[in-house]
Amino acid sequence: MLDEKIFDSREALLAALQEDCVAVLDEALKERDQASFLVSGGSSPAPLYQRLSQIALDWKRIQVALVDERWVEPGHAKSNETFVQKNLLQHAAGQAPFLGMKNSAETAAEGLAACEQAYQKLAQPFDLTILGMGPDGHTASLFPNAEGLEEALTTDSLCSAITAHQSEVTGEYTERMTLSLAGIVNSCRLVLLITGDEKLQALRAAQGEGPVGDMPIRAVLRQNKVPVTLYWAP
Ligand SMILES: O=C1O[C@H](COP(=O)(O)O)[C@@H](O)[C@H](O)[C@H]1O
Repeated sequence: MLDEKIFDSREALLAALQEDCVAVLDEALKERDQASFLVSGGSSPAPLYQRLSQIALDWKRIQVALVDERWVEPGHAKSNETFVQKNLLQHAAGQAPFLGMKNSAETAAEGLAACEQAYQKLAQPFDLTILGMGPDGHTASLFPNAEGLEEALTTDSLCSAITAHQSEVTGEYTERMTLSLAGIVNSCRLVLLITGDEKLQALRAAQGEGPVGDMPIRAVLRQNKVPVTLYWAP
């Protein structure tokens, strides 16, 4: 179930996606006291978050929470929490209550129970979830053939601990916390935000046949519980 919104430019994509996010969150606030907005890290969503941060929504009633996190302290250069604080939780959106994933536990596996308990308290189903995708077909922190992937794809819990294989190129952090597949599809709306030809080609490959373990985005594309909207620009 993939509805595709293809744009000529990133500017056009951002304008449309900003408008759609505002409409979804506004509508959610009309229906209940608290809305929930689940956000990914990475680099792609920074301009979207910067734009949204300036919009006069009733942010005090919008719970912002992470889709995934590296098991690093807030303030670390690779922390998604810090990325969201710097790009989204500023200006008008600075009033939004925020829930991160990193806690004081030594490892993501040890921190899982506390993270799950905190996420269960968010307004559910989540009103809007922004997903990204890497060229390897990972989404959230569901990395190809990662330790913990099978559990993350099959558990009923919202969160899962993952050990991604360390990238020799980037020296990426291996310990991560992520929404599980059940957590991702526990959303009213799923947005998949990707840019560039390399990622579009990866998405087309993911839409073909093949194991979910090789390209975990397939688990999101193949489920039929929640519609997914692709926003893509070169
Ligand atoms: O590692 C991550 O990567 C994905 C994709 O990031 P991008 O910079 O290529 O858009 C992101 O969605 C995820 O939250 C992040 O932890």
